[in-house]
Amino acid sequence: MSKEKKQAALTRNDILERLYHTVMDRKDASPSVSHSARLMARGRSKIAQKFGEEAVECVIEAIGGTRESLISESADVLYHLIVMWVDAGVAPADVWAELERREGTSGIAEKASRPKETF
Ligand SMILES: N=c1c2ncn([C@@H]3O[C@H](COP(=O)(O)OP(=O)(O)OP(=O)(O)O)[C@@H](O)[C@H]3O)c2ncn1[C@@H]1O[C@H](COP(=O)(O)O)[C@@H](O)[C@H]1O
Repeated sequence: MSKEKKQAALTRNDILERLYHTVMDRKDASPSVSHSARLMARGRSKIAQKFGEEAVECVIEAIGGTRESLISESADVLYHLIVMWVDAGVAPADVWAELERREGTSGIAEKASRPKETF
């Protein structure tokens, strides 16, 4: 990847970092004024359920919706994923590090290297 493309990619990631810090700040906010605080007050299972619902809505739009509706649902998925990360103590850097660890390893090659399952 060129230096310019890499810089552009880092800038795009910024919005996720900013959203993460906003949601972190909402941990101590009142559920009456913050949707993130309200979700976190309802517990991990509810947050995970909401994430699952948003993911399913994203799938539905990917199959039968418009490009715009897929973009909108994708934003919902990312917001709810970040609320789940904050609640579970996962920082974006933890996920970026895992993606970096996988960088350059083809999914096909990785799958082929797994030990064969024996039943
Ligand atoms: N990106 C988002 C974002 N995307 C979606 N949503 C909200 O997510 C909610 C989803 O609505 P649903 O009816 O599906 O969910 P729900 O109200 O929990 O419904 P039930 O589970 O009770 O049925 C709506 O209220 C949306 O407005 C978001 N709320 C907040 N953010 C970001 O988070 C920041 C902090 O928000 P607050 O925590 O509200 O201050 C904001 O400044 C935004 O940047």
